[in-house]
Amino acid sequence: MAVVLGPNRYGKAETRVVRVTRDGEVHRLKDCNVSIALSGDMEGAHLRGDNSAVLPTDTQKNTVYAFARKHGIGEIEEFALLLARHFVDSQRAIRHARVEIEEYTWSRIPQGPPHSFVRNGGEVRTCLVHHDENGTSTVVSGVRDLVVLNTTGSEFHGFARDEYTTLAPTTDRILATIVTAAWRHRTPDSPYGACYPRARHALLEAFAGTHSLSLQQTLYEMGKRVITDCPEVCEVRLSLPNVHHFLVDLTPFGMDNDREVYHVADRPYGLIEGHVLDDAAPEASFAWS
Ligand SMILES: O=c1[nH]c(=O)c2[nH]c(=O)[nH]c2[nH]1
Repeated sequence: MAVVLGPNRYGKAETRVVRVTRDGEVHRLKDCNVSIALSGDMEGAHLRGDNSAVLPTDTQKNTVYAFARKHGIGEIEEFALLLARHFVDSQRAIRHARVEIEEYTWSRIPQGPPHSFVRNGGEVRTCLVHHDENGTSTVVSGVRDLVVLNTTGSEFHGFARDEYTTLAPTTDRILATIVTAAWRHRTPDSPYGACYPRARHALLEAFAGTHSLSLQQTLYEMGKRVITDCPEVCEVRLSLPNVHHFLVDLTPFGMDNDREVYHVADRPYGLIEGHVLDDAAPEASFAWS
């Protein structure tokens, strides 16, 4: 029996790149997940440990960021073609490039400033009802997986420091979160159908309209807006992951990066949680349990 190397490929999977284009006050956003797989003359690498034909996956990731900066990201098909052609044309050993891109599409938050976005699709409406033998019902409604982002209007500085603090203060960062919100109705005869879009709108409007000094401050404003706009609601609980967007250092490639190309980290993330309530709200009893 002879053992031979069969089909193989390698590459950087799931490079999350966010490209912001700033036209004055009006910002545009492209949010992509790019997976690259290259194949070609890779026998040396597999059979002898000879890496001379192996363009590192790290380089592939850098190329995604550098091309995003240099060319922008138009249609994802065009960006994928640009990358695929680049690898095949520039590396003699690469015979075939497979570039897969998922685009997460965003819409502007209605009536929000031109730097506030809500991600399309995916959000889930939720509810939780308790009813006991005494005839008491409590209803909690909510939403989860509501993804929102501000390309500016967010700062974070003046925070406590100790010997382990390395975070740089910022006066202009991307603020992105995946909203999980639940709101408790005062009575079980709430206008649930009308309340949901009103509460959702209140969350979005407060997120977009708050010049944020922290996600904690934004959380409070979001909860407060739901209570103010929905009189049938007496308490809101929010769980907001801080989806960190880090500026990519493009100086090794001779490029600046003035808040244009970001790496999106999925973990670890800050998790900001809090309750906002009408101080005259009826006792919650087991509503949330
Ligand atoms: O809005 C924020 N709140 C924090 O508590 C925090 N902590 C951190 O590292 N970044 C941020 N951002």
